[in-house]
Amino acid sequence: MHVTAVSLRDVGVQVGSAKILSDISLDIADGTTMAILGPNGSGKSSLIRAMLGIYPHTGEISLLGQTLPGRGVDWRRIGYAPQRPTSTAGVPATALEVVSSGLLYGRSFRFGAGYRDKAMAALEGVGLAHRAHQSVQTFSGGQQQRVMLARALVSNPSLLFLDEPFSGVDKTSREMITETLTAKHHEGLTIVVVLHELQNLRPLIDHTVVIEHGRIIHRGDAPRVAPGHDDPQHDHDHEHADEYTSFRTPDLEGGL
Ligand SMILES: Nc1ncnc2c1ncn2[C@@H]1O[C@H](COP(=O)(O)OP(=O)(O)OP(=O)(O)O)[C@@H](O)[C@H]1O
Repeated sequence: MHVTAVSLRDVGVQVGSAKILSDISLDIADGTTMAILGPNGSGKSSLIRAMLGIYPHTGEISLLGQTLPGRGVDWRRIGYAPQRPTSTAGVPATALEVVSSGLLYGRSFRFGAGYRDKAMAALEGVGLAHRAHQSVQTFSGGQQQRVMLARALVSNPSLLFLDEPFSGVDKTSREMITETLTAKHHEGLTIVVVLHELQNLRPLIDHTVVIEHGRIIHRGDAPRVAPGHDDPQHDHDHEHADEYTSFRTPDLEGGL
């Protein structure tokens, strides 16, 4: 059965006097991967956050057939790894504790049966089971991103939101993240991912939207990448301040 995992109709988000998203309508079919692209500050993270119901919005948002806000959404079926997980470096928690926290939901602070095995399996999936009992404060940026991906996947969700999963991530972690997402994609996971370059995820991407000034300016299939950026030897390990300079709207020519 063809199901729409995410549906937005005429969505707008205003924070204070700032209109940060306008007229957003899109559908994401179950089991597909959608990439959200756009220049720095265009509204990519805001769009993900709006889809998660973090901002009050106008228009209609539904996740897995349930309208937001509402009690109907089963948040255990939805995973989210936010941008720049290195902020977790200040949290004195082990990788196992961080990943286990992905099994807490609602107002309950109780772990269900088998939580430890689930968290270990999620860490195994990103190649970090051997560091389960170490503090995430000692992890590299890429390893922290992998921990946050494991946290997002630990409840075995059917819908996953990722915000810049390759930002500041080393080659080994990039490959591990790609491998994990590829396996999950083949298992039927719906993925919504903010990217500034398609990078390793290009083969998984079914659809793209490009955001500028809080609006969708292009939509279509995976666009061409910038010259050289599809070379496997290309170093994508940009510093955050510079990484968006590689995104240019002309990269999208011909592909959308
Ligand atoms: N809570 C907020 N209050 C006011 N303005 C906000 C808020 N959140 C986002 N914005 C503004 O909305 C715009 C879009 O921000 P957003 O973080 O979504 O962009 P982005 O495309 O994800 O950027 P980046 O690529 O730098 O992560 C920016 O101008 C930002 O300053």
